[in-house]
Amino acid sequence: MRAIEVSGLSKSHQGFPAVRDVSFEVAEGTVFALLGRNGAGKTTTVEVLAGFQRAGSGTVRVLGLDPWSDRAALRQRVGIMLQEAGFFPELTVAQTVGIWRDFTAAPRPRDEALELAGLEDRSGTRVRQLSGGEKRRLDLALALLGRPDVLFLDEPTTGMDPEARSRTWEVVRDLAGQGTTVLLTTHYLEEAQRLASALAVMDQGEIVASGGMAETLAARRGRVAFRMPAEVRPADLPLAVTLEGDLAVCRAEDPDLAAQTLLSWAAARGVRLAGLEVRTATLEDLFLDLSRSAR
Ligand SMILES: Nc1ncnc2c1ncn2[C@@H]1O[C@H](COP(=O)(O)OP(=O)(O)OP(=O)(O)O)[C@@H](O)[C@H]1O
Repeated sequence: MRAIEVSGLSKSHQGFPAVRDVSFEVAEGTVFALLGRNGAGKTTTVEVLAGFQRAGSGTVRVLGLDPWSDRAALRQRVGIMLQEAGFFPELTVAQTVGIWRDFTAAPRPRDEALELAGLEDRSGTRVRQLSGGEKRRLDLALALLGRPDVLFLDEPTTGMDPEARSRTWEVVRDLAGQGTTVLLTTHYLEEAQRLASALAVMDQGEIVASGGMAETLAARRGRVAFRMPAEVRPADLPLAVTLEGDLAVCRAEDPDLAAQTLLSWAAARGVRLAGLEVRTATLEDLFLDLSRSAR
C-alpha cells in the first residue's frame, strides 16, 4: 500500500515556481529520502504534504487523504519535524512535552518520548538553554508523541553530534520496522543512504533522479582509487584513471573487476598499488554526476 502519493504537484511562491510537476510515491512502512541542493523545493513539498501549504496544482494524498482539505483527520496520524520549530523558551523540556501531550490524542508517555529522542537527561532544562542539536531532539520527541503512521522529517539531524545522529537513525529505523512511513529530507547523503530504501532528487523545483536506493546506486559507476606509484605513468595502466592529487581514480561499472584488473597488472610488474580502495557508487557520486550534468 502507498502511504504517500504525489502526482504532478506544482507550487509557486509569489509567482516563483518552487515546485514543478513533481510526482513520487512512498510505500507504507518505508523510509523515503527527498534530496537536493538548497532551494530545490524540498521543504515546500513537505509542507504541502503536511497540510501547511495548499498545492498549487496536481494531486497529493497522504494515507489516502488530501492533506489540505482533510487536515483535521490527518493531524492525528501524522508526525512532523520541520526546520523551524516554535518553542516557548522559558518552559522546560518536560513542560514542553507535557503541553504537547495535552493536544495529542493517545500520546506516548512523556518519558518514553524523551527517551526515544535521547533527552531523558534534559527534562528539567529550559528550552532556551538547549543546544541546537538538543532542540532538534526535542522536535523529534514532539513529532513522535502521537505514534504517527506517517512521519515528516525535514533535516532532522542538523546540528546533532554524531552520537545523537546515529541514535536518531536507530529510532527512524525502528519506527519504519514497526510500520511507520517516513519522508526524510537531508543534506547528509550518508544519512539518506543508510536510512532510505527509495529516493528522489530535486533541483530547481523538479525531480531530476528517483527510484529505489539500491537500484539507483547500482546503476552508477563505482570507484577504485590508489596512490599512484612514482614509477608508473597513467598511460601505462590497463584502465583509464584520473589523478586527484597523488591518487589515481578509476570509475567503473564493476569496481571489483576493475580492481582485479589493476592488481593483476601490478602483480605481473612487481608494482605495489598502495592504499587501494574499492567502493560501489554512493549518493555523493550520484550528486556529483548530477551537478556535473546540470552545468
Ligand atoms: N514563502 C516563500 N516565499 C517566497 N519564496 C519562497 C517561500 N518559501 C520558499 N521559497 C523559495 O522557493 C524555493 C524552494 O524553497 P524550499 O524551502 O522548498 O527549498 P529546500 O529544497 O527546502 O531548500 P533548503 O535545502 O535550503 O531547505 C527557494 O528558491 C525559496 O527561496
